[in-house]
Amino acid sequence: MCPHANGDSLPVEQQDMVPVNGLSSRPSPAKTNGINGTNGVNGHSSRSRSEAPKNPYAPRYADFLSNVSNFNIIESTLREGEQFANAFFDRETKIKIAKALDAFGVEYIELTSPAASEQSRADCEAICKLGLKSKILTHIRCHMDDARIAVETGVDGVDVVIGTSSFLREFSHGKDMAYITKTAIEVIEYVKSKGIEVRFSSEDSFRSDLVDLLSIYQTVDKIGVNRVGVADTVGCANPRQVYDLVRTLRGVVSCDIEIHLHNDTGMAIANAYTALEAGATHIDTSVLGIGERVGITPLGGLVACLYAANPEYVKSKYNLSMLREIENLVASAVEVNVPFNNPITGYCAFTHKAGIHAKAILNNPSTYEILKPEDFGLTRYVSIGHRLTGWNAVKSRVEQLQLELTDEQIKDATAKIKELADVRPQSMEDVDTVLRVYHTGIKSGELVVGESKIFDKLLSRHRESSASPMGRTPQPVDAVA
Ligand SMILES: CC(=O)SCCNC(=O)CCNC(=O)[C@H](O)C(C)(C)COP(=O)(O)OP(=O)(O)OC[C@H]1O[C@@H](n2cnc3c(N)ncnc32)[C@H](O)[C@@H]1OP(=O)(O)O
Ligand SMILES: O=C(O)CCC(=O)C(=O)O
Ligand SMILES: [Zn+2]
Repeated sequence: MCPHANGDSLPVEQQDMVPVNGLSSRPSPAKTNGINGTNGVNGHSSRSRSEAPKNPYAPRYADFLSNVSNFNIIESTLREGEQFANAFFDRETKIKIAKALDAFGVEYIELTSPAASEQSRADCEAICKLGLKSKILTHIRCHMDDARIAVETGVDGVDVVIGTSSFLREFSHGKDMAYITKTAIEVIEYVKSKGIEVRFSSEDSFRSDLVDLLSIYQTVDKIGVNRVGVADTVGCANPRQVYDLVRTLRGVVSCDIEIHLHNDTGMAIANAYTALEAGATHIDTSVLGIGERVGITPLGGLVACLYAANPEYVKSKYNLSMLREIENLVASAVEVNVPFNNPITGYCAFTHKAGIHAKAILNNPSTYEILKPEDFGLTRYVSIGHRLTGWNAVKSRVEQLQLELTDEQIKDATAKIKELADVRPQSMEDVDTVLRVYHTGIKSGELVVGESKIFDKLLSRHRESSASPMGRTPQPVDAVA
């Protein structure tokens, strides 16, 4: 497995961070110093939070079509995600993922077609028997052979798909719109006759003819399909195109509208949000976005985006503190790292570094955070031991260490930390040493503000006296700063 796939280990250069909200679900460098969870600064935050202005990202009342606060997730890690180049899920792994997604609270879990292989069929049956709260769907071609196999598995619904773009009509299945429509009607009526949900989707919708699309959607809507699906199969759509198509479709069908968005141009989350604004009701996701090529709308990123719009709604629907566990589970199963900049769970997602940010964050986390880490069972960090630090961040550490220093003295100590950090990043332990030595020097009267040379002397005396009898690892002379 990749070294950071479980998100627990931190690169050395991050080892100068201090948690500032007292939560400690992520092992932090500060923990190894025995001070993790000390909290001299979060008193500001809870008070200021309640005084924060109204959420400017909340959906506008005028958006009567918007489902930003009324949507369902169709979680397709076990279908689209299995199409990720690295994916191989054995039954045990599929069950673990399905159970985790169910506990998280996704409304639907979509599984690979049972027509794909005997194991896929048997796994589908096994997952249907788990008795999960999430509805179980499987995903098939628009073909009676696939439909017959699918309805026997015990699924709650079948997602039917067929390409409607000229590319796919010519180079994939070779069928014209008349044939597609006729087969779609046959398959939908058959699945419906089994008393389970059925969805019809046009693959490659954004490169399909609009009249063809609306016409087939209207036809399937009339015969009682539960949902129609719009798919940006190649990830070519931009938010305006998504809005326009979904908005138009909303005026044409009365059934639910699902959207499936590939991320080839990095638009998948924005497009999903826009689709909801235009009236889509169901969004396809996969954990970490895994799927064909670079995959689809990631579950975590979508949750981050929708939480920003309506935190209370998203919190009430999903068990958000499970997100990290689910991502780690899937990352490990497909042998990838959780990206460092992943929304919510990336290892620096809640780490604040620059002095200007640190000061404001310590006063009120809303200044530079749109997501509250504690709502995801995570911890906020302020990174201190670097050249971009400021005295306010250092002061928070001084308070945590319960050292008595004036602001002037803290500014003086900060100058020293910056000087040292100009040579190399300082770990939390390094910062603490500087602060403790500075404090001792001031209290003993050996040190006064601005006496940089004396401070250097105190620091090296401290280092010599705290070295073990065996001595520290010898440094080559030319490496000593
Ligand atoms: C955009 C998407 O992600 S759609 C979902 C993709 N999912 C999958 O492909 C599931 C995994 N797939 C498989 O296991 C296999 O491809 C199977 C079992 C579905 C089909 O396997 P095979 O019969 O060997 O066909 P193969 O994969 O080579 O080609 C696909 C066949 O389905 C046809 N087809 C493709 N899309 C569709 C569709 N949406 N509806 C109906 N038929 C389709 C093609 O014309 C081709 O038919 P052919 O056998 O007459 O040439
Ligand atoms: O069934 C769908 O809506 C989408 C199928 C798919 O994976 C795609 O078109 O990329
Ligand atoms: Zn897809």
